[in-house]
Amino acid sequence: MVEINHSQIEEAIRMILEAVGENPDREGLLDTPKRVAKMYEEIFEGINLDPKESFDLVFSEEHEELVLLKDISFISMCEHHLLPFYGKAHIAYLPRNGKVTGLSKLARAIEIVAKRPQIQERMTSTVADSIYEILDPHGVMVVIEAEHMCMTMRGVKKPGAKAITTAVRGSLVNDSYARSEILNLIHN
Ligand SMILES: Nc1nc2c(ncn2[C@@H]2O[C@H](COP(=O)(O)OP(=O)(O)OP(=O)(O)O)[C@@H](O)[C@H]2O)c(=O)[nH]1
Ligand SMILES: [Zn+2]
Repeated sequence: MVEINHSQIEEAIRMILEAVGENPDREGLLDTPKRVAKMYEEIFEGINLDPKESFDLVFSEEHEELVLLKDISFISMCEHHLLPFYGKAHIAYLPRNGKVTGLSKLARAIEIVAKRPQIQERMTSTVADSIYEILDPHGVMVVIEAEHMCMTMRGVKKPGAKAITTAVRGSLVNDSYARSEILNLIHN
């Protein structure tokens, strides 16, 4: 794992605190730069990880019908404002050639990709592409629903507005019947 530069973050946070008119040397803020550096290490740990490496466990199982893991909660960071966007991810795939992965590995891929500054669209397609490449399934569909703090606590201020993004690969691209079945299962 690539180390993040703690002292650079600490210096930057001190500067931000000064720039907003705070005194970084007052008691309550003294340890804040350190805490923020530690926090960034945690919430951005996916920057240097590859979600494809989550699929280190692949079973050989002759099941070529739908596998859906739904309601995988996640919190990511919007790359425009560095504010969280959070919600649920759903992953559906149709295995091929006996390549079925552990269910938790799907959730691990979401965790890795979530821990990056990004936009929701990229998060959705990165997860779909990783699964499509590693498991080589007939098809894959990733649906992500999220609320963006940059649209609720500032700017347009619309709490409750949800962004829904999908990424579809393989046979599901031309199979609207299977896609609606997946969406029904997600939302029933
Ligand atoms: N497509 C997409 N847009 C996002 C995402 N997260 C944040 N945004 C948008 O990124 C845009 C950045 O717009 P800018 O005009 O550069 O920034 P801004 O002046 O702060 O924009 P406002 O939020 O409208 O005040 C905003 O419209 C955000 O809603 C995302 O995951 N996907
Ligand atoms: Zn934003």
